[in-house]
Amino acid sequence: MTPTSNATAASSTTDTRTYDVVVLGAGPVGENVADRVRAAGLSAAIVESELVGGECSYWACMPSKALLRPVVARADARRVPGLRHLVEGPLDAAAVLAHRDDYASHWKDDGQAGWLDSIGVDLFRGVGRLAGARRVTVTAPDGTVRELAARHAVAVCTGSRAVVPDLPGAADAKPWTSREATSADHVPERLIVVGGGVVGVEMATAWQALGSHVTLLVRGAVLPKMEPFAGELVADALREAGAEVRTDTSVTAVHRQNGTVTVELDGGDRIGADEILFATGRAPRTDDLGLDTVGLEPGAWLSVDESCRVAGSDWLYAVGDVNRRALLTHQGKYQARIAGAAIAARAQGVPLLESDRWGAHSATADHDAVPQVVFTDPEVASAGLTLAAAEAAGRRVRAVDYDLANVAGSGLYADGYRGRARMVVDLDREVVLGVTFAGPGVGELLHSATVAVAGEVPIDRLWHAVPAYPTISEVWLRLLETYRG
Ligand SMILES: Cc1cc2nc3c(=O)[nH]c(=O)nc-3n(C[C@H](O)[C@H](O)[C@H](O)COP(=O)(O)OP(=O)(O)OC[C@H]3O[C@@H](n4cnc5c(N)ncnc54)[C@H](O)[C@@H]3O)c2cc1C
Ligand SMILES: NC(=O)c1ccc[n+]([C@@H]2O[C@H](COP(=O)([O-])OP(=O)(O)OC[C@H]3O[C@@H](n4cnc5c(N)ncnc54)[C@H](O)[C@@H]3O)[C@@H](O)[C@H]2O)c1
Repeated sequence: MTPTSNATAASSTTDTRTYDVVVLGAGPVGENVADRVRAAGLSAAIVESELVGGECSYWACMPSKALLRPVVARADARRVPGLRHLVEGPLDAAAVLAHRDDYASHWKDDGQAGWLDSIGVDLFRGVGRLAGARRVTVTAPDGTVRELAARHAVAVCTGSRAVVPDLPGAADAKPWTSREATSADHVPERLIVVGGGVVGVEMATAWQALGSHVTLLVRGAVLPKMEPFAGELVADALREAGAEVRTDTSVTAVHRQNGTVTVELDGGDRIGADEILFATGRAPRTDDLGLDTVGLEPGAWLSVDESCRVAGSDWLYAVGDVNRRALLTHQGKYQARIAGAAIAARAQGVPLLESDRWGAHSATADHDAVPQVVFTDPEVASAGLTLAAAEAAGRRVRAVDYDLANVAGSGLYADGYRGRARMVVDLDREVVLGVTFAGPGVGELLHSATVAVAGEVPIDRLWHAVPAYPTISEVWLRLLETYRG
């Protein structure tokens, strides 16, 4: 795109280099903010303290899905007549780990750094910190410090890190977090996983299939933010795969001695293992970011408006995990597209932003239409609100459930198919507020639900969206028939 009159090349005055936009953190979200503002003709610098590509590329989405894909493919093959006998043996763990290493680019970022270069974004390696309004310092690995200035915006895209709970002995037990769980080079004989959120169930699924004996310890229910049947189906499948799943169980202490880690549970039991993974949530990477220099609290999540601009500021944006709106790569990249457009519009002096619901400068989907796939066996795929979330928001709703085993396409997909679907309908507007599918192969079905929810497609019109026979997506017809009675 041709640079606009606002576009200014980086100036190399004394020590400070000035750009239109400075981005802190080159994870998937920072990369996309930089891409969007460059495409709008603004100059951009990006600061990265570890690897360009962020958590997602090296210790989260990519390596975890590379570990899980063979697990799910084997499970699917085992449910198909004529094929089952060919996949009865164990997974080749070494081959799966090698495949994972390829997908994590062997923890090297040349490819992604090259891409930044190709779109004209200057990369500064080092720790970025705010140093007052529109100013950033970068401390390079060799200790040298340089200053960057931003004419229009600084976007904080520094992401999140795993939290290890403050339990007696936990820190000294050398626990795994999501980083080790996605990058380990060996299969522990016994693995304890603490936490029944998405990281907990995905990593329990992967390591159990790779040969560990997994014990999953969950203080409440499995996948508590999703429809209850999703966690029940995933927990049942983990148990069938040989894992031990204990719900309503809390860890009270952890010890490591002679290579064995032991947890004490609230009921008095003790369990031993070779490794322990804490999959117990995330904290924002804002503790050492100079937030105090701009009147914000170090270590806090950054609250933003619908354009991802930090409350009370006209130049500071926080995009992706760090604003806590939806800790998902695709949602952070969506925010980056919205924030990038808003930064560019404001830089160009556009008098009025499209900040209405679903407007070009409003990340509305963060509230109403977030899609997520949990890549377990069975998969869980959800978009929009659960029944509980819709009721908590005061909506007048009806949940419609359907047994996925009764859909012709499901039976063809897998012998003995087990799964369930729920559609949450807004009774006042007759639109779909949320959909959850749990079952083999449902991940690729999800975008149909996302389109229905984000598009607020009336139920009467969905009736005319005919699903192909015989696919699993015929569940849409069954849900609509059940709703209409
Ligand atoms: C195990 C696991 C699996 C996941 N799987 C999925 C999935 O399948 N699908 C999905 O959508 N989401 C998934 N997620 C969530 C996803 O990883 C995050 O939502 C996503 O990485 C957030 O992107 P981000 O750019 O905001 O932050 P990050 O990816 O964390 O990137 C932030 C970057 O900022 C850098 N940085 C931090 N502080 C500074 C500083 N002071 N100066 C310079 N640089 C700094 C970091 O080094 C990092 O590179 C998963 C998460 C985990 C833990
Ligand atoms: N496929 C995907 O989309 C995918 C995969 C992995 C992670 N993610 C995202 O990454 C983020 C982080 O995932 P996560 O699973 O770490 O966090 P989470 O918040 O989803 O789950 C953490 C779980 O740990 C529990 N917990 C917290 N403290 C505990 C303690 N002391 N003892 C026992 N349990 C405790 C919580 O109750 C919660 O259920 C999530 O927002 C998730 O959406 C997405």
